[in-house]
Amino acid sequence: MTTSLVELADVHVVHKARSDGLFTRDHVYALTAANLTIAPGETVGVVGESGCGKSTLAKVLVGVQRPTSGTVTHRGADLWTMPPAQRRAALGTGIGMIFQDPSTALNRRLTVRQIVRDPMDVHRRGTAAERQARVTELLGLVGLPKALADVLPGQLSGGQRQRVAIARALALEPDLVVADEPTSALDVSVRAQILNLLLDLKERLGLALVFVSHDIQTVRRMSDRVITMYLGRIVEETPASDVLDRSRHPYTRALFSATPGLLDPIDPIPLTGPVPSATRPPSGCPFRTRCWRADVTCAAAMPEPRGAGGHVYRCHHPVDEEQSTHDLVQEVS
Ligand SMILES: Nc1ncnc2c1ncn2[C@@H]1O[C@H](COP(=O)(O)OP(=O)(O)OP(=O)(O)O)[C@@H](O)[C@H]1O
Repeated sequence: MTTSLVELADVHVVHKARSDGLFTRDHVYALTAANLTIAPGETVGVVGESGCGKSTLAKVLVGVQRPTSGTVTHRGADLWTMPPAQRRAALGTGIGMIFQDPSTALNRRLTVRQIVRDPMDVHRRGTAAERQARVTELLGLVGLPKALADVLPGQLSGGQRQRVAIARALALEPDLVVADEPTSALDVSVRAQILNLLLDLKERLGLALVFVSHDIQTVRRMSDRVITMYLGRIVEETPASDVLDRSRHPYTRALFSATPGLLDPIDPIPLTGPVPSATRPPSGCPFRTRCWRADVTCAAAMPEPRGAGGHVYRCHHPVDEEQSTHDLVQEVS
C-alpha cells in the first residue's frame, strides 16, 4: 500500500535554451535530480530565487511537464509509463492546479458557471443536474455569491477570479492542490483573504497543498514543510517550524535572514555575486560560488542528502543546528 500522493525519484528537466526567440545549442537545467514525496494532508512550501526551478517542480508534480528523466509516481503508479487515457484520468481527478494569474488562466469567453463545470464535463462526472448542483456548492465553498455564476471573468475583481480558479481546481475533489504563486498577481489587500481561503479549504477538505511563492514568510506560516531550491536543485527540506533558526543549508539561512517581518529582525546574511546561469551550473554544489563556507570539496561533488526525520539537506559544510542566524551574520562578515 502506498502512503504518498505523488513521489518524484531522480527527476531531471532539461530544456533547449532560447536566445532572442531562437533556440540555441545550450541546455537549461531547470530541475536536477529531484527527489520529493508529498503525503496526504500536508502543506509543502517551495522557496528559492527567481529561475531556480520552482514552477518546473510544480508542473512536474501536476503532470503538465514531462521529465527528461526520472520517475513521477502518482498513488504508486508510474505516471509516464501508464497509457495516456489513464494518465489524463489520474491527473484530471487527483490533482488541482492554481496558477499565478487568474486573468490569463481563465477562459474570458466562458461564464463562471461554465469554467467551474468544465472539469466535470471533460471527465463526464455526474449528470447535468449533479454538475449544476456541484457548481453551486463549489461557489459557496470559495465564498462567491451564486449571483456571479453567469458573469464573465472580465466582470470580476482579481480576488474573485482567483476564487473561481480555486473552485475549478476543486471541482473533481482532488486530494492534492498545487498553487504556483497564487497571490502574486493580486492586490496586497486581497492576498491574505485568498491565502486564508486556501488554508481553510485545506483543513475542511483534508487536502494536501503544494505552495510555491516568492513570499517566503507566507510560505513559512502556511507550510508544514519547506523545500529550498537553488539552481534547479532541492538543497533542503526543513520542517517549517525550524526553517528560520535551525535549517542546516547556508542558502536556506541566507534566504530567510533577508526577509522582513521577523519578530526579532536581524541583519541579512550577505550573499555576493550573481546566481550562475542555469545553462552552465557550477560543478559540485550549485551554491558554492556564492557560499562563504565553500571549499574545494564543494566544487568536486554535489553532497549526498543528509539528515533524518523530515529534515534533509545537501551540504558539505552544514550550519550547526544550534548556531543562530545572528552568529552566521558575524561568520560571514
Ligand atoms: N520552456 C522552457 N524553455 C527554456 N527554458 C525554460 C523553459 N521553462 C523554464 N525554463 C528555464 O528553466 C529555469 C527554471 O524556470 P522556472 O520557471 O521553473 O523557475 P522559477 O523558480 O519558477 O522562476 P520564477 O520564480 O521567476 O517564476 C529558468 O532558467 C527558466 O528560464
